[in-house]
Amino acid sequence: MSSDIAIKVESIGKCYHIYDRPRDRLMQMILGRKRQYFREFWALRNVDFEVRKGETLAIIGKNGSGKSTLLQMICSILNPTCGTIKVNGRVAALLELGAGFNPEFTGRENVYMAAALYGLTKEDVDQRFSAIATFADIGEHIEQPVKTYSSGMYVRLAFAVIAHVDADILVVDEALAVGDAVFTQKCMRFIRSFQQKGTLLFVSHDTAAVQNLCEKALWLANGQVKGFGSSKEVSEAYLQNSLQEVYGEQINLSSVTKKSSIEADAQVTTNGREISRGFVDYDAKLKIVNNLSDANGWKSGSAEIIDVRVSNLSEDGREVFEGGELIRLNIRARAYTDLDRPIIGFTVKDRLGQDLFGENTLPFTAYNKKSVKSGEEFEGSFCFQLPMLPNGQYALLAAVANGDLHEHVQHHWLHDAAIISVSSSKVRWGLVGIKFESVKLSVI
Ligand SMILES: Nc1ncnc2c1ncn2[C@@H]1O[C@H](COP(=O)(O)OP(=O)(O)OP(=O)(O)O)[C@@H](O)[C@H]1O
Repeated sequence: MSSDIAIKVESIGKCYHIYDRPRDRLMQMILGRKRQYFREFWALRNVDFEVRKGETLAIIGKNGSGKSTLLQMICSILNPTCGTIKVNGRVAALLELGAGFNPEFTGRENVYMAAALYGLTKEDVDQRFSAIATFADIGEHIEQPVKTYSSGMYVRLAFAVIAHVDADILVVDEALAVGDAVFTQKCMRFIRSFQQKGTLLFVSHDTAAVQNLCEKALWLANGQVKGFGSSKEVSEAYLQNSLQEVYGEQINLSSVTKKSSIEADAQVTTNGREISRGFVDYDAKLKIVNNLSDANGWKSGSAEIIDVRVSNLSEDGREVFEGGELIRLNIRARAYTDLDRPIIGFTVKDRLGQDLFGENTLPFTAYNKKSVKSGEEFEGSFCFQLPMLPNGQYALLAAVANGDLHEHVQHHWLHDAAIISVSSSKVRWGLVGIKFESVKLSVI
């Protein structure tokens, strides 16, 4: 295996034998050579992929799709039925199934045992123990048997261990969700700093987190690879598929796939001119360009977004705006069937797919319900103060749905209905900026 590959998975499969009745298992043991008493169930089949050193790969898929099975095989907890997995480096894992702590032993004893499994000597752990205990932050409980721990305390200790074993490859699944917000933030900080040097496998159902954290994604469905590639594209396809499953056969979401706009590597086309990312030939801060003709997404055929327009309140036709300026965003749609509770909404996302802000018409129409007939056009109009954003590109997701808060169908969903390019911004860190009245340094 080439030295820059961290994990190489080739044609792996995992087959379980399912016995319908307990006695079948016994019969199999006794008469197994003559007859088969079980059914085969392939939890994973024909899975192939590789992860380069330093890459971050998300593994997504619905419950039972094979994610844990795959991770357990990468961590050598399970053996594949067929195929091979090669791993280059020390793997540390925080899996839902637990860190393998012995419930009868104290937290301290378990730290020593778990770290030893990762190849650390007692002296190594002596040196790191106080850092591990500080990270876990479970106080005196570290001297208590692990069986007395809450699930959050258990995860805190497990994560503290894997954060201190000099792993080359970190595997983290939804177990993290058990921790409270403060601890999750601490883990995320660790994961982000780990990403600078190590390889990360991250399992999540949260597609925004996946896009935020991972460059690539592997989508498993019924134990097989349904998608592998950029986390943005794979998680968007997964999201569409998940919605389609919720909607069933009555609504058919077809893909709207155009050339990628926000991810276009070097160039952005605006009004026929080409401008390089990071340098634009105008002075203003935010340029918002309609991208409807190139937008990706899906539609059911019952309604369609036909226009996305941004203007300042004096409607002077500008495309370029200042952070903090009041603007109006109009999203116009056409119905192809009668819609009794139409909703129009938008979200602005950064290039990692992270939601920055957004709104929809639903809360504002609760006491003034509108309906539209097939063939009619309708429009959502949002007047708001533009935030200040760091330099870069942002996508405005526009969507039209029908229903209410609890039950609605997304009829047209465009990930990048408009592209916002920000240049010469003074925002240097954070996701959004605010206008400072004044900043001073005084010597008192
Ligand atoms: N020991 C086992 N015997 C039989 N079937 C099993 C066994 N372990 C897992 N499975 C089955 O394998 C499939 C994949 O399970 P797995 O736990 O890998 O899914 P998952 O994607 O991690 O699900 P989740 O998101 O719910 O954690 C499931 O259908 C599960 O029922």
